[in-house]
Amino acid sequence: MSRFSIRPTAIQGLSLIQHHPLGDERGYLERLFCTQELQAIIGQRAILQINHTFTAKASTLRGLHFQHPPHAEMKLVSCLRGEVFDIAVDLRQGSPTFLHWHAEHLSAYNHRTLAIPEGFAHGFQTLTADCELLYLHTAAYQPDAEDGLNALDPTLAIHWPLPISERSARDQAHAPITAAFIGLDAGLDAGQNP
Ligand SMILES: Cc1cn([C@H]2C[C@H](O)[C@@H](COP(=O)(O)OP(=O)(O)O[C@H]3O[C@@H](C)C(=O)[C@@H](O)[C@H]3O)O2)c(=O)[nH]c1=O
Repeated sequence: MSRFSIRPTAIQGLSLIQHHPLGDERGYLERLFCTQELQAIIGQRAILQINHTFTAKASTLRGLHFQHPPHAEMKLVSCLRGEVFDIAVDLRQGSPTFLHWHAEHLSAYNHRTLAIPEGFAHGFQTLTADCELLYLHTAAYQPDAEDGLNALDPTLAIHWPLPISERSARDQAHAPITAAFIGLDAGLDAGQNP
């Protein structure tokens, strides 16, 4: 039996993974990642880093973050505790959905993972207190390649579900997108690490 269903979104290359935990009277076992069963999404990429974040307060916003090529990465984002409004913004040069965004509710109960390919920015707002996110990354963290968009940028016009409480100084400092921004040369077919 497949432990996953893969659901495409309206943005090409951006997918939602629905996990199918195996439950019994004790609780459940959930496969969080599987190279073989997620082949259609992962391709030849490898998971190179795993991060875990804890966010204490509801309404906190983190993002929107990405790494510039050649350090662009796929991120698989899951929520293991609490609930978040999770969002990916298409920054791929030449994409028909350039600067479009897609959001999903990820929670400890809905067993979903947003699979965000190279060339997207990612962020989230916590909808509950005490949220824990798990990130699988296909590239290592490269502080020099790291960048961000302002989550309140009027060009993106993201409908954040709650008034924003906490946000890092770095996230607040990102300048709005200008007409000069043509996007990231991350490849519409997604770069795949060997
Ligand atoms: C992402 C990252 C950060 N750090 C450091 C930098 C900093 O000192 C501290 C906290 O980093 P940040 O403030 O960037 O944490 P945060 O705002 O939670 O960053 C995260 O935001 C979400 C939206 C994402 O998509 C993630 O990939 C990541 O960028 O951790 C690492 O050492 N390794 C890493 O992989």
